[in-house]
Amino acid sequence: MNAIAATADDRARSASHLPAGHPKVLTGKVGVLLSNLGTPDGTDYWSVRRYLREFLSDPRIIEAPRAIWYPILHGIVLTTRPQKAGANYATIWNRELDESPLRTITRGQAEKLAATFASDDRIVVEWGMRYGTPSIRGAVDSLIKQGCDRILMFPLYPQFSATTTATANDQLYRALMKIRHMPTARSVPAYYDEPVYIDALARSVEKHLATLDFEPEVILASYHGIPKSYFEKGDPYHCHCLKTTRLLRERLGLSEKQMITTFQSLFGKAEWIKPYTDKTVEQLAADGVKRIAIINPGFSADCIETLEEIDGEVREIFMNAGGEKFTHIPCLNDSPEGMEVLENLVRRELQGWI
Ligand SMILES: C=CC1=C(C)c2cc3[nH]c(cc4nc(cc5[nH]c(cc1n2)c(C)c5CCC(=O)O)C(CCC(=O)O)=C4C)c(C)c3C=C
Ligand SMILES: [Fe+2]
Ligand SMILES: [Fe+2]
Repeated sequence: MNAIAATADDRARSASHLPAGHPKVLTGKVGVLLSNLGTPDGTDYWSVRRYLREFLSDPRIIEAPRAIWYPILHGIVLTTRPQKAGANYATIWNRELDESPLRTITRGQAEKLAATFASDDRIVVEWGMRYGTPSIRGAVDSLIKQGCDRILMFPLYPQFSATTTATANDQLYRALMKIRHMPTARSVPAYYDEPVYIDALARSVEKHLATLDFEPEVILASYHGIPKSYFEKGDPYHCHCLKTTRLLRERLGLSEKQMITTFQSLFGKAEWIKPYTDKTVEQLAADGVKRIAIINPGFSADCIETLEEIDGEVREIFMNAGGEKFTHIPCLNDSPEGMEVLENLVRRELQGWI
């Protein structure tokens, strides 16, 4: 082979001792793909609209028949919501990197996980969002280009829901549908009751409470809601959330009154799983509770729903209703506790491959 004229493909073939003319083969690496929900590229109308359009067109998110939903989505939701949501995103935007916190934190998680596995050149870590950019498809393409013939998909949702975990896995397989030499895929299961996760949450609560000049009377474990009809049709999310709270409460030695489960981030007019976080904090204040803390165990990264909705809107509701002290406990993010959870689950799921 003429070394000067050698192409990248030639080099890949010769590296794996393949004869000339043989197509390039994958080189036996394993890809780990961290995936979260996704977020707009900017706070302007068109960036938010593009993101919401992709998100709210997913039938895993809105199950209503398309003939009914699309006129509402295009006629009402996408003409009004982007302005309001964009203004909310602007209050939490990472101005240094000009991106939303969810993207900054997910990148941080991927970089720290890659650093953990840096000494093993068989493992490649990528990250991709279910909606918007960087995409799952882009991450899959990159893993394949780097020689991965196995992919471990990690949907970053502790509690399973068809609206999050399942659609992330759908998107992985959609990306793989186009690949002739399709890598083998595995997916990290929901980890709502894993001791490493419960312990990380508990330590994050203890660490945060130690920084305060008050002791909360009640800690709310507030999870993103889902429509009640999805729960009734068999989505296990509600049960997973209740179990996470129970295990966390037991680990912290709290009573059922001291730690309660609530659901936030309602969308649309249908009934969602209850109790609602905003109504609960209002009621707590009306009942004379003065000091509360909120933790969001269902979010692996802080985002608009935790930073703007909980630490902004819900805080205001509680204080306006007579509350005196409010604190939001940060998500595990890329903290040492959070990374311990991700590393532990990835190592377990890589067994047999590495
Ligand atoms: C029917 C609508 C929605 C369902 C069902 C839903 C489920 C769901 N979502 C998360 C996690 C996140 N959601 C986020 C934002 C967000 N969620 C919805 C709607 C539904 N979510 C909307 C319209 C939005 C966008 C913001 C807004 O317009 O209000 C995010 C944050 C993204 C960010 O950019 O920061 C996360 C994370 C879970 C876990 C879940 C069900 C279990
Ligand atoms: Fe959501
Ligand atoms: Fe349940």
